[in-house]
Amino acid sequence: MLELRQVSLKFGKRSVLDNVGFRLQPGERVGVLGASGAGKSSLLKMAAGLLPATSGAVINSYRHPLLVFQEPRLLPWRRVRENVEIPLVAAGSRKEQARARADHWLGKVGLDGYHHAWPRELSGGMAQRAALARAFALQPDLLLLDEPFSALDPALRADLGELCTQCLRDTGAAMLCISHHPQELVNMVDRCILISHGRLIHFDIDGSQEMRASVARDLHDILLNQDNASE
Ligand SMILES: Nc1ncnc2c1ncn2[C@@H]1O[C@H](COP(=O)(O)OP(=O)(O)OP(=O)(O)O)[C@@H](O)[C@H]1O
Repeated sequence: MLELRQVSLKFGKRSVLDNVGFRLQPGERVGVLGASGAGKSSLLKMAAGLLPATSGAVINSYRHPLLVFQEPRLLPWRRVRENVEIPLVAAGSRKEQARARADHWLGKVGLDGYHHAWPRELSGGMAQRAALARAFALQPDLLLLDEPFSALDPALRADLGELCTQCLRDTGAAMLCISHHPQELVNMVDRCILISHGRLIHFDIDGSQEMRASVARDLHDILLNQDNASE
């Protein structure tokens, strides 16, 4: 479990998080929203153990947290399969085991037939699929996604969101995902948190389509007003 207890985060005089509490249970999927500069990436970095809180406690019992970024960050000089294999070998897997796991995950994300392709030969959506295969092959118990599909068009974002949710269900990993797109995010998660003026506002989602649509509308309106107010 990940737990933030009375956590505050400051950069100099700038207060980003103000005495917030939060829990992420095993297998839970939580969306993170907020205006630009609200503190979303900072929250993810704290969850990854990359950023200490200024005060309060961050208790993290996940053993394999993994960050996935907006850009796929594939090695351009390595073929797609090697991009998935190399981190596995680096993490201690034997070569044959790494190859088998890479092939399994490339198949899962719909990249059968692209094992020998170079990253430059993939579309943006395919490259992000390869990045997901690389991430899931590493067997994270906590996946931290920082706007992973933002560079893609809406249809691809929805496709990849669905694929990612399916992989999370299959593996049982928990997820914290930042997005600027409430509609797609609510379809991927069990609940959302909105960071606003240093506080966390919690939005539960009971799973029904109506509830998801209504939470997405509320979040969309709040974010729009916050963006307008900061202009
Ligand atoms: N290392 C740092 N040093 C100083 N200030 C920082 C640092 N990291 C983040 N900040 C500041 O903290 C605030 C929150 O940043 P953060 O990147 O977490 O926001 P965000 O919600 O992810 O924004 P965006 O949606 O624009 O990516 C911003 O005002 C940012 O300038």
